Amino acid sequence: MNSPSLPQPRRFMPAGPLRGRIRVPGDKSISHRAIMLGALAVGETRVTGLLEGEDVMATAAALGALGATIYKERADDPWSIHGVGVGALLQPESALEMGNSGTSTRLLMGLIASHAITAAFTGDASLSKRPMGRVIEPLSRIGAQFTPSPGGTLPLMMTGAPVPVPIEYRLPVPSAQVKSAILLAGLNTAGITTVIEPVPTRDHTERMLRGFGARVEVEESGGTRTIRIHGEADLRPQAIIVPGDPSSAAFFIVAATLVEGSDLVIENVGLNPTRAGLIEVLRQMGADITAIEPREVGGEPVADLHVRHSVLRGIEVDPALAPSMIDEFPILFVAAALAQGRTTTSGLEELRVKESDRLAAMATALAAVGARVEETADGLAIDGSGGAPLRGTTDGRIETHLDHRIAMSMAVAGLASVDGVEVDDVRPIGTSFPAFEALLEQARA
Ligand SMILES: O=C(O)C1=C[C@@H](OP(=O)(O)O)[C@@H](O)[C@H](O)C1
Ligand SMILES: C=C(OP(=O)(O)O)C(=O)O
Repeated sequence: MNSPSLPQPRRFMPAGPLRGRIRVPGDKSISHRAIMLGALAVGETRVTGLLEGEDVMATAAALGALGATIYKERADDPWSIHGVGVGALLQPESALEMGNSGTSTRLLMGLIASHAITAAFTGDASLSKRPMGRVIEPLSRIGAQFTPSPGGTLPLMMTGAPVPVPIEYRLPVPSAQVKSAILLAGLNTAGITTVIEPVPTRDHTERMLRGFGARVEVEESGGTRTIRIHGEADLRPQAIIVPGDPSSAAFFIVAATLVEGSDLVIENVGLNPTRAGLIEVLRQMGADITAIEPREVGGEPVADLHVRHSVLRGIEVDPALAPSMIDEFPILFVAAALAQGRTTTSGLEELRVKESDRLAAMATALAAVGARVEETADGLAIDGSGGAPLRGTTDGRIETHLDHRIAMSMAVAGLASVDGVEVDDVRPIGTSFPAFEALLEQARA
């Protein structure tokens, strides 16, 4: 999080139903990738609907420092990216400041791993605690060299391999960031780089690499995906349209489900199956969500979502769905706190290494507003209120730990509370969803 100001506490009060039509900003994962691939394609890539959140702007600034030209003339224009070509990234003159963004850091480490340049990465207090060993390990096999801080964290220095070696790597954790880092390193590596994914994760990198003209083959067998990229690719500049971010839409889907009388349409939401797990889980719980006019935008499935208030039932969430909703668990926990009966989740160890430990942060936050929560090693079990509003915060504030998704989830909890919920800092929301509060006002008007 880059904002230099002091923490900005905010109380989110219960109010009327969410109604009308809203549009959430562009997908964060796709926006990062559009800038990165645009920066490697010679010529002009134009990106419409790019998310202008701090995380994506950190990626843009870094690629500017690595030689690409990234700008837009007027507020409503698409972004223009003039790329340098695969293999032609320049040595940056100063440290690459990654702010709060794990995706920027890990994917850029992949890009730099196969360029013979040296770069330093720094991040905020949250990012500086997150594990980088998971990318350092495979990228070292390619030939890159790393000097991380103790524990394998930021700040770190790295030097890319002058002659990168193609590897075959089986992912030890289901992580689209690790997969993408290796595939991006493979772009400038002679031969075929292979990633084996025992558990499928979001596939935006594969889709977009193909869109830019790289040769990428994907084989599926018994749930395992093998992805091969042919190196020393020549990328062709593209016109990209970024669909709305399902991870941002999630807060409004749950808010409209929880607040009585709500009837909301969220337009243009990305529904890539590797991202759509929350909608499936909410439907299993009894939510009323209809996809209208399913279509394809920029090589990704998209629809408008019509969401009406409904009473939810607790369920046991299938851990196999976790990768397809990995960022949506904080808001699912809020939904579970208002459902009838018990919701259990498991297999969520990865939530402990996001912007915060999201299991611990949400267990503490929900308990503070009167929900009944048990924390286990790999999930939460929540006994819902059956629709009765949560108490809210009566003294003290919810600690958000520099985590935008904790802040937005607890803001939604405030809408479904008696006294409102006060969060300690709304600044981190700017990393992924700067318009969140304005859209909430719009939907409640
Ligand atoms: O590749 C991506 O764009 C992302 C992958 C996920 O992280 P992991 O790969 O660490 O699971 C997700 O949590 C993050 O918000 C974005
Ligand atoms: C985990 C997230 O992002 P990142 O890893 O890019 O910081 C997120 O947006 O929830």
